[in-house]
Amino acid sequence: MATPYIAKWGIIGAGWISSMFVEDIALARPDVTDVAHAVAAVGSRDITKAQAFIDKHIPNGGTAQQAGLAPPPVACGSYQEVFDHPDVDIIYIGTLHPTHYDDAKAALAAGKHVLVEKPATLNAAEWADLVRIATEKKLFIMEAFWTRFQPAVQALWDKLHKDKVIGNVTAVHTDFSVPNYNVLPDDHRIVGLAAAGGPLLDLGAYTMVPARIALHDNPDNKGAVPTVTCAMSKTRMGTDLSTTIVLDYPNLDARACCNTSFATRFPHDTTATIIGTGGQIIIHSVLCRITKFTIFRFTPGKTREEDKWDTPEVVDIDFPGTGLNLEADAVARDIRDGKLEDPLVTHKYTLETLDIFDECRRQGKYVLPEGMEKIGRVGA
Ligand SMILES: NC(=O)C1=CN([C@@H]2O[C@H](COP(=O)(O)OP(=O)(O)OC[C@H]3O[C@@H](n4cnc5c(N)ncnc54)[C@H](OP(=O)(O)O)[C@@H]3O)[C@@H](O)[C@H]2O)C=CC1
Ligand SMILES: O=C1OC[C@@H](O)[C@H](O)[C@H]1O
Repeated sequence: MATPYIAKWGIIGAGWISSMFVEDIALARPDVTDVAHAVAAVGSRDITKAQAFIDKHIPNGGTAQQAGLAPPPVACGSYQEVFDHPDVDIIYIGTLHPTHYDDAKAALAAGKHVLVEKPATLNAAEWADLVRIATEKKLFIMEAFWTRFQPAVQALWDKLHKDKVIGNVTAVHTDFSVPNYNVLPDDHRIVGLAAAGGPLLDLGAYTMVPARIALHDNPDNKGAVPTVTCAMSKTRMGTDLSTTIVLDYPNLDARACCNTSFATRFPHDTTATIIGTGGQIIIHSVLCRITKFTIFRFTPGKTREEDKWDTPEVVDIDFPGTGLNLEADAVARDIRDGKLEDPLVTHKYTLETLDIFDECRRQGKYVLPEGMEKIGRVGA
């Protein structure tokens, strides 16, 4: 068997999502033979935390280390040590939203490729600057938007646009809400202003996935950006509490209504509805990890009221682990192939997401503390 390409990761921020990421890239998957993953270094502001993270989450390293193809992970007491580590090719940034821009910039300055957690940056201008730097330095950069790599998401695109199972899409309704407010402490990163909290920046991109697949990336949309209308309510900390993003696609005469809130829970078993001229699709899974949807076709010749919709088609495609390994595999292949951006989560994909967030924050008057955004200040 040919030797796999080995992605040599440096992890910064020994927190929750970093632990999910390393556990996923340590998971044995016999079907993946072309790439393997090594966690070369883990960096924390506290070296004992970095070592404890390794011991707990990746005692045997990533798949490449388990196969004896790379040395074991090392613990570092600063992020800069990870950026400078000679065995590291790509930095995974698992720090809080407000430092994504600075951390990514420092990684690029050290000549490393970058995979940065969502939201990639606090605003579109910061992201455009990172893309400029990466492009100049011929380095890869991508937002860690793992949902886009899930097989059911690709299947959804195929059903909608190749097979046209529900005809022309006319509307999308989505919800990703978690009752975090008054449950987590006010200064928690999820809700607090110091970490640019609130559901828009935390969950907003997920709520837009069905809209992006059904409308934005619909070939008939011809790449047009939607008009954005936002309704936002606030927490006592000044972050958003509930945000509804309405996206209108004039080329399709279609609208998406994407809701996210920390005041309530998303509806059980229906997280998104995609409505077309010939039927409807219901997505059942939480919108960050999409595995299951049902297609209901209208019966030709029957009215909506007469139609029993009794032949639904269920698409159910699960995958091992959380699924962060799917994005890690894609990144490894991209870097192996000399690409500077991923074909699914492109630089433009992230820029368009951040443009929408910026517009929502302007309309909702969600202003971040002075100095937090390193370039520009949205809504000020
Ligand atoms: N893709 C996905 O599904 C998910 C993505 N995320 C994204 O990942 C990022 C991190 O979220 P999460 O892992 O939940 O957060 P955590 O609080 O668990 O971890 C964040 C890490 O950031 C580092 N850090 C650096 N400066 C600070 C600071 N001043 N205060 C606190 N921590 C600091 C810490 O690492 P150390 O102490 O080791 O230096 C900490 O462990 C967020 O931007 C979030 O949007 C989060 C969850 C899921
Ligand atoms: O990205 C995320 O996905 C899962 C959520 O629970 C978490 O808050 C968020 O950061």
